[in-house]
Amino acid sequence: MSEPAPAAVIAIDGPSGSGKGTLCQKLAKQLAWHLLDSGALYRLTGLAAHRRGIALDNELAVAELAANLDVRFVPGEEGQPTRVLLDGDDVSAVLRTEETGSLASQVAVLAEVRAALLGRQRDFAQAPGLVADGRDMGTVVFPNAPLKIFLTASAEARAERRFKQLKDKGESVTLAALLEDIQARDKRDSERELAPLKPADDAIQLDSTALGIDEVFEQVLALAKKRLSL
Ligand SMILES: Nc1ncnc2c1ncn2[C@@H]1O[C@H](COP(=O)(O)OP(=O)(O)OP(=O)(O)O)[C@@H](O)[C@H]1O
Ligand SMILES: Nc1ccn([C@H]2C[C@H](O)[C@@H](COP(=O)(O)O)O2)c(=O)n1
Repeated sequence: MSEPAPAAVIAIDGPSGSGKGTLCQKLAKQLAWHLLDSGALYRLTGLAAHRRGIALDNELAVAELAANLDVRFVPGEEGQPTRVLLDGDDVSAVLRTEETGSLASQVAVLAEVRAALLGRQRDFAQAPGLVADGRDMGTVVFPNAPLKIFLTASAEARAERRFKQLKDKGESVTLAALLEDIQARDKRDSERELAPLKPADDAIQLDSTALGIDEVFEQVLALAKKRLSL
């Protein structure tokens, strides 16, 4: 019997706040494809290590955690987002904080952790297709993806987006602190030795600084239709 054709993958990479998550959700919904939020796996790993008091540079212990994460994604009630349970605890809100993003970015430098999460990410590539959101989707996890987008925006625009997002949630934050966090995370993510944040050679780069969410979505959807003959 012949092997089933591999599922098509649209790989979307870029720095924090560039709009990857928003774009990927819209694309996956529009195409009725699967969605991989790879950052959530790194966030869960960082959070699990922090909660268990495991040092973030204890590579073997953190990798062991990553390989055995007890995670459940529970579909939300009508109109509500999916809930994420870690060791049975609802971590949906804490998972999205800047603090957890920073924990994720610290464990993401560890080779054994990246190796532990690789297969889990690739398993998401199922028919009819996958929209994959991350930092190394096009370079490492899905190097054969037929469409790769590297989405960027200036650090200032990304900090302002995050500021608005957190203010809307009632969190007290300052724009200056967010800009500092974003710049620190950009530096760690792009300067690390393994799977650094960088565009794949065959990625299309899209700067969303002056584009609205809908404009970004329409441009990428048009590229997907053309490139994947959808
Ligand atoms: N083009 C855009 N114009 C204005 N706001 C945007 C745009 N794209 C995304 N946003 C808003 O910016 C915020 C961050 O977007 P999003 O979470 O999609 O970024 P991200 O790249 O996935 O970040 P992270 O990697 O940290 O998860 C959200 O509030 C989103 O609504
Ligand atoms: N493919 C990925 C996805 C995420 N990371 C790391 C680096 C990020 O700073 C952190 C959180 O990601 P986010 O949820 O903000 O997209 O996780 C990575 O190294 N590789």
